[in-house]
Amino acid sequence: MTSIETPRGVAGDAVLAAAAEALRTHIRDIHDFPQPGVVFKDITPLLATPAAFSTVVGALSDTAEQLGATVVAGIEARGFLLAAPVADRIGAGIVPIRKQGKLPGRTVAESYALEYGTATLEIHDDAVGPGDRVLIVDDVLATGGTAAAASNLLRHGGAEVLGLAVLMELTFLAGRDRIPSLAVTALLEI
Ligand SMILES: O=P(O)(O)OC[C@H]1O[C@H](OP(=O)(O)OP(=O)(O)O)[C@H](O)[C@@H]1O
Ligand SMILES: Nc1ncnc2[nH]cnc12
Repeated sequence: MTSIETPRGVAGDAVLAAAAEALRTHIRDIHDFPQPGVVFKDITPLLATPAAFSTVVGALSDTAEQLGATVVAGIEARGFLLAAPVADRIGAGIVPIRKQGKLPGRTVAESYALEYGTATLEIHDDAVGPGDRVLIVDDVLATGGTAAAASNLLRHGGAEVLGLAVLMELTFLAGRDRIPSLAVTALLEI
């Protein structure tokens, strides 16, 4: 399998530059959270700043629109905050990919490891189907475990997974290597 190289994403250069600047200014580092040695990238200042949030949602939406997404999949919890406004802007549906035990209907599940632990994601077994063109949206790409599990769940349902769009990619964790079949758009590489 070959890696798909889309390091700067598919939105326009000016939009991407503005989004990267908004992220540099409004993401803060919290050291040793949730465990010693982890530098946690906290997006709450971005969420609390309307112009900056609008800029990054615009960049993600341009990416989703240019890829022709009909569905935006958001990963609990922080991915929900981004997937919903993106889907609304481009007129797409939203599919929530949730942590274990939260969805009420019949689900398909996949467990995975992340930078600071393990988790299980679930999707309703009828959430997507053939003909759905899905962009996965999240805040951070770290080890890639979350994105790999999400794309496996969506593909299991028969959807076409167009790629992953994130605010930040922690490049030192080499998450892209874990998801070679996914085109990745990262608004900021750290
Ligand atoms: O690339 P990975 O190593 O898999 O890590 C990335 C994931 O980790 C964080 O979620 P977390 O599970 O902490 O959940 P939260 O959004 O509920 O805080 C982040 O929002 C991504 O979903
Ligand atoms: N360092 C980090 N900061 C925020 N979210 C993350 N998810 C995985 N690693 C993370």
